[in-house]
Amino acid sequence: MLKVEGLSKRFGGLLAVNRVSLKVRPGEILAVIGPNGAGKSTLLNLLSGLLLPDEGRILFRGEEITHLPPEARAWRGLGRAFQIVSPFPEMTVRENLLVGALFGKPGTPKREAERVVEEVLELTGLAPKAHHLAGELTLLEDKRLELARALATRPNLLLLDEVMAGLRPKEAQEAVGLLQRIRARGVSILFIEHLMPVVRALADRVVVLDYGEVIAEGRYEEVTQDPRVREAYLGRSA
Ligand SMILES: Nc1ncnc2c1ncn2[C@@H]1O[C@H](COP(=O)(O)OP(=O)(O)OP(=O)(O)O)[C@@H](O)[C@H]1O
Repeated sequence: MLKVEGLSKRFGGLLAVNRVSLKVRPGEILAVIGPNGAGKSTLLNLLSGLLLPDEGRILFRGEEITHLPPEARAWRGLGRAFQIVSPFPEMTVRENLLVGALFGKPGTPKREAERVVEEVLELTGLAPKAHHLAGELTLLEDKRLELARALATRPNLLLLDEVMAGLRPKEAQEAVGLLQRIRARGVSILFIEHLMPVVRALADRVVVLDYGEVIAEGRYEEVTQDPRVREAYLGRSA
């Protein structure tokens, strides 16, 4: 689904992402974790096209997308949801999703877009709120809408940047269930997350970044036992 080879990004003298290589297989959920400043958001921005790398390549479904702008990646099936939610507040939930469904893939007929919207409303549990203004939702509903908007673009791979931030444990548990249902529909997921119970519950595989580099990769139980990972999280003096 996704293959990243030797990706690097510099900000002046700082190597924020350092020769990162990774893969996401079809139908897989991959977590990217690491201490603050490890380069996780920068990596996601490189994948979605908000930033361009200094080195390396990104292949998505066999095609090189390294230098494509974000919308061209979205059209090809790379969707993204953000930690900071930004729906159109004056539009209803349904209208917000329709925008995603119509413009996520250009040339989508209106009837097809409407069908997708109804499906996404059901899947995300937003159907009862369909006619509410997006600006009047609770934080939890806002987060669902952000996910729903990304889903309305019909992605093959969904990139998620700390979408659980600010949720209570029970709400995070519900969000985990939703992401599992999304994956059951065949959507691959790459997500950044600080909440370890969420990582354990969701991820098939975990990639650990530290100072921009991949320091470990494997199942949750494996990487959390890895001495380099423990050191990165506990601090170098520990
Ligand atoms: N636009 C930028 N200009 C300069 N430095 C940046 C920029 N964006 C990020 N950095 C730096 O790059 C490094 C990696 O940042 P990044 O936000 O990717 O880390 P992160 O793992 O997502 O951190 P966090 O978990 O705190 O969100 C940090 O040292 C950060 O200060």
